[in-house]
Parts: sequence; structure tokens; C-alpha cells
Amino acid sequence: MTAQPTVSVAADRRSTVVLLHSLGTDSRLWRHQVAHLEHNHHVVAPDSNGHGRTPLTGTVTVGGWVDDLHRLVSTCGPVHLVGLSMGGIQALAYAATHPGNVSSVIAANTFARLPREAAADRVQSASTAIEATGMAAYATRYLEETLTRRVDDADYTNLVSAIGSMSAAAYLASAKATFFADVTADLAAITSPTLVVIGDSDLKVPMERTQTILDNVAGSTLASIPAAGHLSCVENPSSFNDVVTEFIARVDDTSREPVGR
Ligand SMILES: O=C(O)CCC(=O)CC(=O)O
Repeated sequence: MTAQPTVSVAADRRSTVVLLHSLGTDSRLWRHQVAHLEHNHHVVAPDSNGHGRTPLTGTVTVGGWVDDLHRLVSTCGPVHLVGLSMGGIQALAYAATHPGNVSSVIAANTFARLPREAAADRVQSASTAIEATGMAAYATRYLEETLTRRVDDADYTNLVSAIGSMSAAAYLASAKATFFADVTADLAAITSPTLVVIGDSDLKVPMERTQTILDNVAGSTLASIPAAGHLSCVENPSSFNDVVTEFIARVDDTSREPVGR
């Protein structure tokens, strides 16, 4: 993951929000959130290893994502981490290993672990489809299977471009790391305030997968985005933005409360 800050991080009271995209997408997944959050926050939206403008380097693993994220977060201090699906796994793993650098976690449309058979099926089905048709056709098929409603034309174009222009090797390496990730043991180590977000019609990550996160991260709470599937931040950006900004504001207010009052 390469740091591509969309704003420079200055020494003021605005907190920093890092937005971690899902498998196959890139930092453009977050265009509505960047536009909304940057009024009151420093916003950083990196492209994960092998995605967007970040070339594939080495083997894609959860540990590698954590190291990449640490290089970025070390430059901008404690951050609010917002991750969707693959990005949610990255956020949870980072928060467990570097608690002092994480003001809060928002884990959207994500899971701690898939059953091994389901993980193998997902990797195999992506691999077969990509081998048969190539990444451009796979991008269209992925969006047909994943989006539950029409999104802005600009978002649709960005999604097709992000997935369609990835190399098959980078996509499949990231798919393996995502679907075979197991951050279950990390969850109990997360001490930052954590919000778990679902889309009310997510066809990719059912509630039972998300429930593990709620059950194991102490004090975590749930928010459901109405009229949204797996890519909830583009399917219902205004509701997603409301949920995220309200949670971050609450965490920031609490951390700024003078001690002893
Ligand atoms: O391709 C799928 O089956 C869903 C993708 C997924 O769950 C991982 C992600 O969106 O990051």
C-alpha cells in the first residue's frame, strides 16, 4: 500500500481518517467520503498492494498489509481507520497490532474469517472467470453480482476501471489473502472504539460473518446502511457518510474532553 495523501497533514486539531478500499477497487471507491470528510478531517485514501496506482510487490498477506499501513500511519499519527471488506480486514488486523496508532475502527461489509470451503470456492470462481474472459469482462460480471442498485455513472466507471485494469495476478493474490484471512484471534486485542457497518442487502458478506466481529471486539457497535449492498459507501453514500462522521465526531469529542471534568 503506498501512501497517497489527498491532503497534507498539518499540526492542527483535525483528526486523520484513513480509508481502506475493498478487493479490486481502489482509492476512488471513497470519492463521496473524501469529499464529505475533508471539510473537517485530514483524509488519506491509499491504494492497497497491487491495486490502483500501487504496483504488486511481493506476496500479498495480512501481515504485509499491516506493514504497509504502518508505514503510512507512522507519518500521520493516530488515525481513524475506515475499511470496507478487504480494507476492513486490514483495519482490524492493524488495530489489533498497533492499538496506540488507532483512534477508532470502522469495519464495513467485512468478516474475520470465511469457512475454508467458501474461501476456496471464491478464489476458484474468480480464477476461472478471469482466465476465461480477462479482467475487463470480470469487472462487469463482478459488479453485476455485487451491486444491488444503480450507482452514479461516475462511480460505476471508476469501479469498472479499477477492477478491469488490475493484473490478474494482483487480483488473485489479493483475493487469496482476503478470502483466506483469519483475523478472529486479533479481535480480542482491539481496544479502539469500533463500529461495525453492514449494508442491509449485502449479497457477499452475510450478517453471520460480521457477527463474529461484534461478538469479539469489546464494546463494538453495529450500524446498518439502508438500501445498500456490499459496496455500501457507493450504494448509499449519504447514509454511509452520516454514520461515519457521527461515530468519528463522538470518538474525537470523547478524546478531547478535559480530564477530571
Ligand atoms: O468477490 C467477492 O466474492 C466479494 C468480495 C469480497 O468479499 C472482498 C472485498 O470486497 O474486498
